[in-house]
Amino acid sequence: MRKTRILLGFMLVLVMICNVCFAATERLYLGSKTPYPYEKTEYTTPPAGYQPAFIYIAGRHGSRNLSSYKYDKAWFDLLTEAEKTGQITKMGKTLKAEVQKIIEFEKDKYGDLSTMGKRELFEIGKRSGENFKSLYATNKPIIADATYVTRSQQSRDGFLEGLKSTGYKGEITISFYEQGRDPYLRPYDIATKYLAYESNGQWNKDVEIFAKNETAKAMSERIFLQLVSPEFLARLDSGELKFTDTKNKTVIKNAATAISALYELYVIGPSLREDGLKDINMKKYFTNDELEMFERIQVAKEYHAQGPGAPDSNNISTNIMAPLVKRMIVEVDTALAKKDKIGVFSFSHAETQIPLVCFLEVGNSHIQYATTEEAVQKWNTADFGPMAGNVQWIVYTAKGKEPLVKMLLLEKEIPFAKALKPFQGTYYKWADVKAYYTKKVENLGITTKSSIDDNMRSLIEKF
Ligand SMILES: O=P(O)(O)O[C@H]1[C@H](OP(=O)(O)O)[C@@H](OP(=O)(O)O)[C@H](O)[C@@H](O)[C@H]1OP(=O)(O)O
Repeated sequence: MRKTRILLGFMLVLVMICNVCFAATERLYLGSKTPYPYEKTEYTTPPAGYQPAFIYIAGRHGSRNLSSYKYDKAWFDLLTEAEKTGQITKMGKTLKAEVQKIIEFEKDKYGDLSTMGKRELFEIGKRSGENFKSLYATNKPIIADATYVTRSQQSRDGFLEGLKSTGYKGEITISFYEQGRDPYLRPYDIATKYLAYESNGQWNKDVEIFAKNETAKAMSERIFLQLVSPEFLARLDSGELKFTDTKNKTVIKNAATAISALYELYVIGPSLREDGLKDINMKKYFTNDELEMFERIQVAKEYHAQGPGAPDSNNISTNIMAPLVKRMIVEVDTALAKKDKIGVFSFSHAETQIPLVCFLEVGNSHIQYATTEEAVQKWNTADFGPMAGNVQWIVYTAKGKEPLVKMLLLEKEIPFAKALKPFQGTYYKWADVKAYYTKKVENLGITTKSSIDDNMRSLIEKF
């Protein structure tokens, strides 16, 4: 009897440990809304005699609130209509109350950093200060900029607060680019050919077909019929009903778009778990297979619109990063020559971070796949452009020797493009890195001597 009790006790402890482990590594299928997945990492030692001399960080803003009154509005209007006509279920009423709570919480917060997002950026700045102490101890000047969108400026400022908390006292030049005049951090607002591709490219039809696969359709209806009656579903699918955002753009027009919008309300939840909404979790409306499917539908759009896209897309989504990469090259070269500043830190959006990672050929980010189905199996926005995602170039110098550079993705050391051979470990000759990416940008007509106005004009006329 005693032996049985000990065995049962041991098995209970084992189950509890497994649950904790599973919970810690449970996949949440959050795609581009994945909160910053920082994992502590040990950096390799630079070659003898080398010290950090300059840092360029290009990053996305931190975890945020819903970007606008869009998905919550559409679902609240849908459930209000269903309730009015007696076509809402008990679970639909639960969801309606949850959506109402989200709307009340999000008032005046749409688009801004969440508490988690502010913490993410503060910690990235603090770790930069701690990891490169000898560089920041020089207290030489730095530049920090952002886009015209508040969350990117909030991220810039959070990063700087974290850096200053480690003792950095140098001169900081803060700025942001005006809307429509930002070829570096928001080239996708300016690039004419890209804008046409993004709105009307063939990929839109490919993704729509992918999103309407039989499995996704069945999943959408299963989830939807938890919340409203079959009569309501029939009304929606007949085209009688449409639910829009505040700009009257249709958000929900059938079961598939309804569940994609519900997925968007699910994925923003983890970014808000340090705010008042932590008790709302839309995961209960989905199975894991369904979450994986709707993550893949979101990733399919991002793969084509921000990532490498199809082989016949001619890299139109990532080529628009040429002006930013040109700026990165020029800023490093200038800092090496003038020794006038030790850092440039730029904060923007997923639409910048993802194509930048692809343009730099980080890992397999730039690989193009023949079909959308294959792409979403092998490429995921969460790997390259989570909330607060960042690419860092750390430049090292040594007396009488040529400068070296290493690259970090999400603060982890990663190789440069496969065509480049390292000098040692993850350290590359700056001359090799500069030559490789200069060739890429100049082949696109963006010379390292071009000005920001030249780049604006190039994006309008050629990209
Ligand atoms: O579908 P939402 O509103 O979330 O899309 C956002 C973009 O978020 P993302 O889908 O890229 O995660 C947002 O990018 P972010 O990096 O700033 O979060 C973008 O700025 C915002 O305009 C929305 O993009 P949309 O294409 O205009 O819907």
